[in-house]
Amino acid sequence: MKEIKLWRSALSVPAVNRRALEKSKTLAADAVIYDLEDSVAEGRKAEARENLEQLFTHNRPTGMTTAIRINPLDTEAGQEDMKTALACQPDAILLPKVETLANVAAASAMLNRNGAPLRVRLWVMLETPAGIVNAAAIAGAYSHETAGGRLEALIVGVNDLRSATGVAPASGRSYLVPWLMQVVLAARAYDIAVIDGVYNDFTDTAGFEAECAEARAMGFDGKMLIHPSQIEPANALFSPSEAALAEARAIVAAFAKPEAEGHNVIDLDGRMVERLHLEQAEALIAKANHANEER
Ligand SMILES: CC(C)(COP(=O)(O)OP(=O)(O)OC[C@H]1O[C@@H](n2cnc3c(N)ncnc32)[C@H](O)[C@@H]1OP(=O)(O)O)[C@@H](O)C(=O)NCCC(=O)NCCSC(=O)C[C@H](O)C(=O)O
Ligand SMILES: [Mg+2]
Repeated sequence: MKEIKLWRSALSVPAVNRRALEKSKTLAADAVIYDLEDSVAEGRKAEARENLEQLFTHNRPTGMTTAIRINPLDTEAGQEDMKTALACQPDAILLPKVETLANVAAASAMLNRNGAPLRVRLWVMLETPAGIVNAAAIAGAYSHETAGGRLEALIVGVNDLRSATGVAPASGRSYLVPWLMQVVLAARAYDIAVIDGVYNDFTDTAGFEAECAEARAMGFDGKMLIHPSQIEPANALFSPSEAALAEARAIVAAFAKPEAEGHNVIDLDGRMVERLHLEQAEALIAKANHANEER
């Protein structure tokens, strides 16, 4: 059976900010992404790498999934970051601005060449027009062990995507939705996780919650976050709701009745319910149980 993993909240922490690094270990995010890329100024990359090596060597975060976002591997900074990531051995390495299969191949080859245990996964950020166009090819090529893949999650980079395409923030997300859905579809086609991009205004709780609800309805597993205050609402909004759980339990109970035996389709209070709904209901209940165990 596939391991159940929670992806509701993935907090980005600038690796240059020591106070935030310390704080990150105490937070209830499902995942923490230690960032060496855009949140770290050019002149402070070495300091940020050193901070991460100290953190992972002496005070390794536990109880959450850890990832390190490196700079693009075709830059000197990216090459140096990869050495740091290999030394730290997080659960995953996050590749920014992935556009082609070759971008992922380069990282995958470095992991193998450096003898890192296969447990180090790759996550990729899709945040350029080419990255979105190639989402399915990238997910298909690298998601399965048989394809030499360790790709575990896709994350959308909405800020870069807006910048590269000219879609203005004032238009909300309506023009982005077709591209976001392409990423969701690619992830679902190859059974990997998919995380929505950041919400920049971390003081606007209502706006953040609305975007989480929208992302969840679109099929995302969770959201990339920038501030600790976004963790609790993200965890709540990407967890199964009480109403959804009640519905799931009703479906399981209905199929457990003797009269449902041998039937793929039943009538539940005037609605058709199929066995695929039973599978969905069981998965939802398992996810909710897992989230409760993690508390
Ligand atoms: C956005 C911030 C710069 C705001 O910082 P600040 O004004 O210091 O926040 P607060 O004073 O409200 O902080 C309160 C305490 O919380 C800690 N804190 C703040 N942010 C984080 C964090 N991300 N992780 C851990 N801890 C955090 C502060 O240290 C305070 O602690 P204490 O004093 O002990 O109480 C800041 O939040 C920030 O830097 N956020 C992350 C920025 C980031 O990572 N950016 C890169 C990711 S965005 C991205 O990837 C976009 C994507 O690529 C795309 O294209 O879309
Ligand atoms: Mg970006």
